[in-house]
Amino acid sequence: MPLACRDLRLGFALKGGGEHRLLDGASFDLPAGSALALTGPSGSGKTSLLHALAGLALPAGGSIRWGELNLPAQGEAARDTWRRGNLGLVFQDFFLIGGMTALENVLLPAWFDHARAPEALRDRAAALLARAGIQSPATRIEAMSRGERQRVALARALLRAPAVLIADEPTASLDAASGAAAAELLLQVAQESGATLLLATHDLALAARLPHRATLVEGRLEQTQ
Ligand SMILES: Nc1ncnc2c1ncn2[C@@H]1O[C@H](COP(=O)(O)OP(=O)(O)OP(=O)(O)O)[C@@H](O)[C@H]1O
Repeated sequence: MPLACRDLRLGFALKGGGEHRLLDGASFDLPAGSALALTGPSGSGKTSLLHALAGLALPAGGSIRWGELNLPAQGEAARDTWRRGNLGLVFQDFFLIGGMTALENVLLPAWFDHARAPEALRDRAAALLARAGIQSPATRIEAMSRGERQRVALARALLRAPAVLIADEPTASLDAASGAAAAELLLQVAQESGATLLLATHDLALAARLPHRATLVEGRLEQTQ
């Protein structure tokens, strides 16, 4: 799905009055099926921008068009529906559910729509976990390492082959080998399914692997490629 942002502004009202401006009018496009790495110093607003692109937060101004839909112009329910139908999200905190197995966590999004996940989705969940190197899908989440949990979270985001993938520092707080495995899975599956991928990262080697790159710096989004 193609992305077109026009004059996008992001900011927060400060308690004492005034505004903390993170993005002061950025316009950029990403063709369907392409991938953009977002870099920038800590606190520059990468997470805030990804939240706006996911429809989880509203920008201070400007438009975010996913295909025909201008996401910020939609009400909360419409944004939720769009997200459920089109988006896979991977956060730094994995938001996995304790007490459930790896497989159950991957199938969780499907349970919003089906009382019992269809067989095809169960097969895809198992295949994604195997591909992610998770040998025992029946293991409970709390018995898994951070690297394993991140790969479970990735498998969950990829379950329904979403048209859009948004990942916020998917390799942060993982060791080099786990980070590389998680990144590999994400990039491969995004490419196979033709998903449009936006990824925020401090890892410049990972950013360099994506065809498009942009940096958030002092309220500007500088597209470097
Ligand atoms: N709801 C909010 N209200 C006020 N300020 C906020 C809010 N959310 C984020 N901020 C501030 O906006 C700035 C940008 O935060 P954000 O998490 O988007 O940056 P980031 O580039 O993703 O940082 P990091 O690389 O450390 O994850 C920070 O200074 C943060 O404190």
